Amino acid sequence: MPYRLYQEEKQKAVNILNDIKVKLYSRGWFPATSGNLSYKLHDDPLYFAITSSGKDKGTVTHEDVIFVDKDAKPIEKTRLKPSAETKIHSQIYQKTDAGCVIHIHTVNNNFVSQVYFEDGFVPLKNMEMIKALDIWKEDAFVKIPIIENFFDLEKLAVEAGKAVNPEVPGLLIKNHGIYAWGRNEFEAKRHIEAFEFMFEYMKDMIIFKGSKDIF
Ligand SMILES: CSC[C@@H](O)[C@@H](O)C(=O)COP(=O)(O)O
Ligand SMILES: [Zn+2]
Repeated sequence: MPYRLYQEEKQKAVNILNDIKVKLYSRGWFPATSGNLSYKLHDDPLYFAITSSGKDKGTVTHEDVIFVDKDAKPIEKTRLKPSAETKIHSQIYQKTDAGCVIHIHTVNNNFVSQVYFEDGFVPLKNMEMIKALDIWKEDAFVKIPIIENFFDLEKLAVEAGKAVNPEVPGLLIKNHGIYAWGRNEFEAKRHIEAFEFMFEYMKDMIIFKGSKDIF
């Protein structure tokens, strides 16, 4: 029997997504309608709220959020389209304990995804900010996987699902952007802010030293 979404929980998800969207837009993290974000409502079967496709993330309207199932199908009648990358969100929910997923395109995440693509991951070490990823280990060494940016979004979602590491709350797509997640909206926002801080620092140091081998 299909799970029924109550108006109250739907509104909560809409409020959460709009709140993060506006905060991150003000940092310049959703340029030119890029990026998308989602919030999980139910696990089995999987239902989540996700931003609709192609919308300006700097404005809040009643058309911003759609409710979908694990196959990216809207679970209610709507003339709107869910994000073109909805299946990537679905893969992340299925492979991790994520409750909220955020995807952004920035110059910094594009830069590191290109510079480290051949290595297959961006190496994070010797940075205090790693603790903001909930990784509290002496000499922590975190590898954020990087995948190719396949034009075919079905393939991109499958490859994203294969590359996701439940121990590391982020996945980079080369010359495209990052997906970051957390068990709730607070964690997801903290994780993406931590990644972007470290990417900016790494980019500046790589340019300053003229080599990526400093990390
Ligand atoms: C406008 S460029 C970005 C898109 O191609 C895509 O990568 C993206 O992040 C937004 O897609 P959307 O379908 O609006 O969720
Ligand atoms: Zn994107």
